[in-house]
Amino acid sequence: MTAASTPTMRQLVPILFGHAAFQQLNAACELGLFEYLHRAPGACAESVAAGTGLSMHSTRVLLLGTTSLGLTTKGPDDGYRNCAVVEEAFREGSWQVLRDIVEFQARIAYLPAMDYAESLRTGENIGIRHFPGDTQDLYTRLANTEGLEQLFYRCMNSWSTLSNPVLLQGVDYSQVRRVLDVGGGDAVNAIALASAHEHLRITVLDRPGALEVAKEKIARHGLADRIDTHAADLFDDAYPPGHDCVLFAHQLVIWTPEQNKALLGKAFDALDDGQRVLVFNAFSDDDGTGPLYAGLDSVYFSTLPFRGSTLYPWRDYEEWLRHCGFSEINRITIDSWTPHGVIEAYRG
Ligand SMILES: C[S@@+](CC[C@H](N)C(=O)[O-])C[C@H]1O[C@@H](n2cnc3c(N)ncnc32)[C@H](O)[C@@H]1O
Repeated sequence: MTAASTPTMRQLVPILFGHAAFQQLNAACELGLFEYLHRAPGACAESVAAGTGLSMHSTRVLLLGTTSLGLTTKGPDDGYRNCAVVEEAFREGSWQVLRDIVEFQARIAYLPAMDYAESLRTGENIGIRHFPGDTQDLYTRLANTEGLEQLFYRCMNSWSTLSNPVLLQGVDYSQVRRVLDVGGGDAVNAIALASAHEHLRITVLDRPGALEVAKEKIARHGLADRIDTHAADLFDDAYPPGHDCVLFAHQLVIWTPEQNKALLGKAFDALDDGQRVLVFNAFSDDDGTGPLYAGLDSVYFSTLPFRGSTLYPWRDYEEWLRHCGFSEINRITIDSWTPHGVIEAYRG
């Protein structure tokens, strides 16, 4: 459906140098180029050098890279400007979200991506070797490196903030009272849901390390009376009772089909008839041809979170949900550049 046309040799260039394209973007972020050009649009190369503290040589190399990629433009007056998308992010206040996402790719996803072929060959998330520890999933290793948990949740928060409008606006919550947010992380979606839908109460279930970050954020948003936390293992421990909606946000992309069926089965058991499960994450197309976002993000999922993590197609979730006894299964999407969506399904 979304398969790219066969590339010419010229079109192979950004693929061949994909690592370099990313590093141009990353360096421009790290070195403050975009912030500088936002403050001083139309600055000449000499001013950019003074503004970023780089030598003229380095400035020219960086501006060549970012301009050839279209991240910056050079006008007839030799002045440089940010591209429209970057300026729009500054204008609408989402620049920090983009910065965090670039940092996530640079500091978490990038080195492990080198292990992609080996991960495919072995069926194991080989890239996890870049994070100390002897557990098999990324999340339990985060606490072993000073500052990594904070970095991960700051960046994960930005991924969710970027993609959760479909969860906030696409779902009808009028019949929902209490949401159980399984693997809710730093409560990014719980806080957004509670803010957007004032009648909702939410419980964030996660590991104790994640909940430390969550509690602090919930308090900062003044939502401690409507958002609870519950430390538990999402596979091994019982789900706390009294919820009429179970949410898996960016959760079922981590685990194998067998584990996902087990988790959806637990959700089914925790709900009464007529109550609902929500699955929110990025999806790949049913025909396995795209979208490009899913095809490329698969490198992260294959190398890092867990053995077998991936952006499954919509139809896989539907099959698991039917297998667990759910019915009235709906796909919910909104117009967005990321392939995020929600599947909702009802018990009974
Ligand atoms: C990809 S993050 C998603 C966080 C959040 N739902 C979001 O959308 O931003 C996955 C979350 O699942 C949690 N998690 C992973 N394995 C878990 C387990 N066995 N028990 C409880 N939580 C777990 C992690 O701590 C992490 O917060």
